[in-house]
Amino acid sequence: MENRKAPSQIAFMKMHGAGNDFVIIDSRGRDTVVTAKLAQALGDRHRGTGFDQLAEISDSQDTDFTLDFWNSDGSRAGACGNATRCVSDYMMHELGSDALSLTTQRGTLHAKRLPDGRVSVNMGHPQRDWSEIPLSHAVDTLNLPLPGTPAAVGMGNPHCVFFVKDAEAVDLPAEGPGIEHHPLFPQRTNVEFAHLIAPDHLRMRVWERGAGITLACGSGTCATVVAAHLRGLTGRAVTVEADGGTLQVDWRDDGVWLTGPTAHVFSGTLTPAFLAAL
Ligand SMILES: N[C@@H](CCC[C@H](N)C(=O)O)C(=O)O
Repeated sequence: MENRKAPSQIAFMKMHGAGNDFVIIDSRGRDTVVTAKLAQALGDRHRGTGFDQLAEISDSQDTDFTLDFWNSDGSRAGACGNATRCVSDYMMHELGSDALSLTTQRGTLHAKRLPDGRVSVNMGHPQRDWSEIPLSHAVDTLNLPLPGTPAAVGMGNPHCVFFVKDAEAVDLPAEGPGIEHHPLFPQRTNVEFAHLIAPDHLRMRVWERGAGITLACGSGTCATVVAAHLRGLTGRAVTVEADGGTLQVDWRDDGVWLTGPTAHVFSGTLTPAFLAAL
């Protein structure tokens, strides 16, 4: 796949959900085109389009479409809540429907549009066992043996959640990389810092695996609410203030629902010159 020759032009869309920004390539009806090299080149905010994640839509036999994710460093991600919401919004418009299902590395996910225009996705059940997150060895996942005693939660991707006095005071570039690459996380981890505003309201900031500081992170927001509820800090339905906007999480019996805004910013075409230089 990495050696496959890319087509000479590729159309894309730029979308964001609460400032978490994405480039989306629709490969339905043809071979997939995204490689780690393309993701890295396109993810460059000076020489490419820039994005937090690149998402590729492809055909699915069982659901409305398949969705795969890459971070801006070229690594793959098993889940991306905000990109799932953005692409679902686009696809629901195309299908003329207010609900759909999609296939991701995690399995089948369900999304729907609310009457106020926001889009919700069921991100599935949280992974709480150390081997599923994954961690390098068996530990209490709700109280990790690390300074600050964070919690680890999997949402199809790994998250390490710190509850702090003031999330806004956290120096993300100083704190994030060391946790992202800590040996306890064999596949690296996303890192969230949150403080309690009220039992149904959190402030959260994030350092994403493979992308660094982002303005929001859907799966990270879900992981943070799961950890907050299990720690007895919040209920199961929580509003979360990210740097780029407000997201809602509702941990129900059928999974963790993530709700928030989506925006289509522009569409474009990658030039033959850009693609030839890969
Ligand atoms: N922004 C995302 C999460 C993206 C993937 C993450 N960086 C990873 O590598 O797991 C979201 O909205 O969930």
